[in-house]
Amino acid sequence: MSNRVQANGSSPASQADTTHTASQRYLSTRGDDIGLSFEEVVLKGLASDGGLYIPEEIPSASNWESWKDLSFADLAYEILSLYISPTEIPADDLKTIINKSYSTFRAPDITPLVPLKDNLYLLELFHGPTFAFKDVALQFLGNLFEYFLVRRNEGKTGRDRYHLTVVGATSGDTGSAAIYGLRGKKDVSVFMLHPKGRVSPIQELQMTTVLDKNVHNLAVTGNFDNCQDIVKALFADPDINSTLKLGAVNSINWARILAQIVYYFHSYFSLAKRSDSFKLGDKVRFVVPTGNFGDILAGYFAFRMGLPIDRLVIATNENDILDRFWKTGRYEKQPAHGKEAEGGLAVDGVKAHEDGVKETLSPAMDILVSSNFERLLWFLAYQFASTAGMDDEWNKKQAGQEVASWLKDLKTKGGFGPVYKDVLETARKNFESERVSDEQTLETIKKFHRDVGYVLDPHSAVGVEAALRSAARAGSVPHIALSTAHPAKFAGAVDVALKDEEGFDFEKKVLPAEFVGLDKKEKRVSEAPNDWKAVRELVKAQVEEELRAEHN
Ligand SMILES: Cc1ncc(COP(=O)(O)O)c(C=O)c1O
Ligand SMILES: N[C@@H](CCOP(=O)(O)O)C(=O)O
Repeated sequence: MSNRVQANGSSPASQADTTHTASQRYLSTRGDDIGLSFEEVVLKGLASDGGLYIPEEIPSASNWESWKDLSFADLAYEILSLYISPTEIPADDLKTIINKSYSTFRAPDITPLVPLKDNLYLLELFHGPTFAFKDVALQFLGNLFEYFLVRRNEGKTGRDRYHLTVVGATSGDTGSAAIYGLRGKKDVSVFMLHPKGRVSPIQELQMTTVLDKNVHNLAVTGNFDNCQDIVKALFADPDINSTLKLGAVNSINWARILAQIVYYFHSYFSLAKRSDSFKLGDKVRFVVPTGNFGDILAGYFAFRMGLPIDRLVIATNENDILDRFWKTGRYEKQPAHGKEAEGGLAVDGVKAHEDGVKETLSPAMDILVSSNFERLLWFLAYQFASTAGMDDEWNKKQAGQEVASWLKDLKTKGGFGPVYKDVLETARKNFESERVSDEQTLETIKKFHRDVGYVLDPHSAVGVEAALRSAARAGSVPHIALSTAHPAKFAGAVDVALKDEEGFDFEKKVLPAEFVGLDKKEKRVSEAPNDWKAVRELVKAQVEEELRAEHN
């Protein structure tokens, strides 16, 4: 059985609510919403104060070693049920949702672990329907939405039915994974905003060739951060919220983070099974190609639940706001000395954009601001507040106020910090960071193709290069680098790296059958300006049209 620790890792608090334990109740990182249920936070996505939802406590999985032989789905049930009360989703229903979600994966092991070289392993997260790590969470979230909607709509007809309007921002992968998780589902419309011309050709085709009536692709004139800002503005707008029920598929939605915790445990157990020298209880380092900080945040939860993680290593590309934070304690959209002259070696030769975003070979991480970093900031602020010797309610309130003030500075001044020394030191205890250039990304793809015949996608290559650097510091601690996408999704970068390599044949070695002929299929996409009010009107009009067609 698991027992509970408070968010700062101290001893258990008395549980006032007997139906939902504290890890099954949620609060906002900016302090206004408290005591929400799992269903409320999944359907709302973003808190009304603009903050992100987190559990009031992180459960301690004191029995984690007993999970070592469980299948991925059974392990997922054990972990997820610590965060979801059976009074909200009965155990059998939760098991059914989980089993359905992972039945669509091509690998029996769901997220296989493969050895790359001594003490360095690759966690392949791309065996779901869209060949990206997002499928692990978005197959689950799609089925979860469906479960809640069927339950809410029982016995209801026409306009009385609860209709969810999902709006999401994507730099390429979340879009197709969300679309595949939600296509054709009843009572849901999906609007995915991507930066026009800034996603890879395959990613664009994966999204725009889905013609289900409830799927709408919007190509926005701008960058990924503009898309993310539009989504957040829609969530904050009373007008659209009074007419439509908005839902989130980005990692601002807590269910995304929750589902991703599972593969940290699963890969740890896989490592223990395949290595004679590694035993349960030994420490491991995870290295995570990072943009919005969702994937690595799931690792932080795994660590706080008790998984023996030595460090979580953040691997950024040249869009390096996180790497700069870990080095300086300042979180700023632009480095203090102004925009750097040096740009990426992007395939088409484009370097730094006017807006400060660099167009790199790992475009899914071309991002100025990482939305989930706010969740980590809350835990750091909470731990800091807890040293003042006040009660837990005060600590939580302080953390919310601190986060709200940092985020206000980010919005109005473009950054905040340096944060308190203790806050930065705590962050450094659990995380390290590395910045990997395009040139190093290409070298890493080449090296692993030559040395072990493995073709890395550019995001995974950023992680592997960071893992090599971390391994040089960490002695004998094994490293698991997360492979976040299949290389065929980023054919341009793979081609730049490997076109001159002897025996390399993209079509034979890399291209999956599922991608062949995608470019011949019919496509549906609308263009949208970088203007949240214009997007709002577009969304309202298209939902109305869908509802009219469905109910008349
Ligand atoms: C292929 C790939 N790698 C890495 C990332 C970064 O993950 P996160 O945004 O969770 O940090 C993304 C996008 O989210 C991605 O699509
Ligand atoms: N890299 C992402 C950007 C959105 O991130 P999310 O994890 O918050 O959905 C993408 O591929 O769309």
